Amino acid sequence: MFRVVGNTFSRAVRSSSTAALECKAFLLSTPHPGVLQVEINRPKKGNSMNADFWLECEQVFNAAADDEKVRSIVLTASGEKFWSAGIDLMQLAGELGQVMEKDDIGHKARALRKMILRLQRPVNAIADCPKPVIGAIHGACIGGAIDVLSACDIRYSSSDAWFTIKEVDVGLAADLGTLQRFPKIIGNDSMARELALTARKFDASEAKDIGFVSKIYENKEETLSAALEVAKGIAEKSPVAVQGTKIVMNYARDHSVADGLVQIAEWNAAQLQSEDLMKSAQAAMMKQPLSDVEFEDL
Ligand SMILES: CC/C=C\C=C\CC(=O)SCCNC(=O)CCNC(=O)[C@H](O)C(C)(C)COP(=O)(O)OP(=O)(O)OC[C@H]1O[C@@H](n2cnc3c(N)ncnc32)[C@H](O)[C@@H]1OP(=O)(O)O
Repeated sequence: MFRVVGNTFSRAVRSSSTAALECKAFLLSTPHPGVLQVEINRPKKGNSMNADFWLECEQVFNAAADDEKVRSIVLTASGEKFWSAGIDLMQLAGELGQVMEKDDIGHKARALRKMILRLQRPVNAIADCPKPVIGAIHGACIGGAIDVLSACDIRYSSSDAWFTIKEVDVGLAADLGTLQRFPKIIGNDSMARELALTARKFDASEAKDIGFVSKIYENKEETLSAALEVAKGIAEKSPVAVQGTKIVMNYARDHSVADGLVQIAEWNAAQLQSEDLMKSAQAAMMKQPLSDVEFEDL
């Protein structure tokens, strides 16, 4: 299903069901009904992000968006040492080398622009997926890992995790979302600039202090287990309410309060007509857990 053309980060094809996906860079599983576990699976290469990673990441999250059986997602990584060491530097060098072989500067610039926008798409697919994505973090999170984690809705971390916005050290300004999303997540411009301009390492405890992660657990296993438990709880709630909440919060982040209030009024003018509202309200009145309520897939 996935075809890498040459050694380049090639174009993704859209799929509508996660069950049909066969990945090289990820392991996919369903640990609880409605919960999709997506595990980055290149531990021998530091879970670095190669062509398969980018291609399949976009496909997996687009498929999850369309797959009505998926209600929440946990993004984790194989091995103990790395969550991800960022972009695969060998593959990046190969692709940049191909671009630089072009004679004309205008053509080089257009090819680079195309490549950057293509690599942004998988990260945007995580942020734009209406199903909530929980990053379960351990070990090293370098460069592209921060781009990807900044696109998640919730981040939980193991105490051994460490982070670096590494791009300035490899000679570039980060271009896959960190500089746009990370400052908004932590809400501290001075700290965001310090971390991006110096590439200094920060640990799990500092990541929690600045608000990049919301909880710290003792080890990888406990972090994943907590992330899966939260994902399970979310999967038991009304998909209309959950997905609407993510869509509305994404919109609010990018617009004024006034615009956001208009958008939620328009959104809920339609969505409040869902039978999910009556079912959820009735369960609350009857003191029934939402796990006992059957909501239509979305
Ligand atoms: C258009 C978009 C352009 C760019 C976007 C960039 C975003 C970024 O991600 S910038 C950051 C890139 N990443 C790095 O700079 C990290 C590079 N890696 C390291 O510095 C080290 O590996 C380490 C993370 C400090 C860990 O060192 P150590 O514990 O000694 O392990 P290693 O033996 O070095 O690594 C194990 C294994 O993984 C391979 N590997 C690690 N990182 C990468 C990588 N980024 N790309 C490709 N391969 C990587 C490493 O080569 C080892 O493989 P072997 O086969 O065993 O040699």
